[in-house]
Amino acid sequence: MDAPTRDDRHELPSVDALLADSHVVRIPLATRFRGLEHREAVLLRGPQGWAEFSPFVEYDDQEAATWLAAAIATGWAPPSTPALRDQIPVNATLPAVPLDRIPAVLSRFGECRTVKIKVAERGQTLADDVDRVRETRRLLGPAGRIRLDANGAWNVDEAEHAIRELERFDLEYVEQPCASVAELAELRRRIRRIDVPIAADESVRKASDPIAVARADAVDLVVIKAAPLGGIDRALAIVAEAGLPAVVSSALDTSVGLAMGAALAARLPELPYDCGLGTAALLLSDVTRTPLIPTDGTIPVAAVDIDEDALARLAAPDERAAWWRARIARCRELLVVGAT
Ligand SMILES: O=C(O)CCC(=O)c1ccccc1C(=O)O
Ligand SMILES: [Mg+2]
Repeated sequence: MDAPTRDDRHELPSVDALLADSHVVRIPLATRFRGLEHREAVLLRGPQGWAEFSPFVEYDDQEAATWLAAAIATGWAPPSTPALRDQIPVNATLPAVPLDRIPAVLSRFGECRTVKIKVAERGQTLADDVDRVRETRRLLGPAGRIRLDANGAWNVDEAEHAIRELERFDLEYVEQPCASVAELAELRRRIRRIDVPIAADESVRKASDPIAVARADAVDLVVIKAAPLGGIDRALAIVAEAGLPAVVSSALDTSVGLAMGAALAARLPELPYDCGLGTAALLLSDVTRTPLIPTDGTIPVAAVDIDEDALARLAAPDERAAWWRARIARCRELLVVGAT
């Protein structure tokens, strides 16, 4: 008999197993988001159910491989801890749209008490952000909660200036105002006297060390996403280690990816904020007849029933499907290397 060598390859489904029941879809968006008009995703059916693989197309294989680990964890292994809740309160997500489109975009989310507004969009000015936040506050009323997301686009001076301008609209928090941990820490020191919490998103999900931002005491809370963090168990471990309040958010997933986010949110010991998992409302179509569009400000924690007709109707063009399958094969190889 061979020496008992450990080969992590055996713990991962083969490429053939991953692709055996896989469907590449291309879903039109209701409104441009991150410069995108369509969202591409791969739905994979494993022994434990459906999983989603949808790293953004510009991500390199190393980054995308973590998303594949999350899909494998969902479709090929049972959840390792029980859910603590069966409904997740969610926010509406408002892209940097012109003022006259705000009511139509928000109406897609139903009755959400919390709105996350994208700010610092390339090609726009702080005046555009002020107008968008003011108009949202007017529509939402004083009891609504407004949080902002700058996706790291401001430097420290710009962030400080913008937050001082925008805080009069009563901000729940500002997500990733600056790109680096050092900038976030400096900003937080400068705005200590105004009561606007700072959240980390990219500094968690794109960092080689997702805890560094918490360790540096650079933020008040963390945004966590199941797919870029490698799945539910890894995301739960990161939150526990960070020791900060967490908001679970989507990556503009189909309802299958959102269900993974809801399953993560259901397992957090505390859920003090509404989660960014309402984004099915930004898709013009979905892979299920019961999309996780918020009703009364929540989404349910449950597996999603796939609509085979929708998979066929939304099927990506052949050359895109081939590109995604090749990407899965490359990422699968990186997981083997990365696991040793
Ligand atoms: O958090 C939300 O409200 C929705 C999700 C979201 O904003 C998002 C979706 C796709 C890619 C990046 C982001 C982001 O939070 O920066
Ligand atoms: Mg963000």
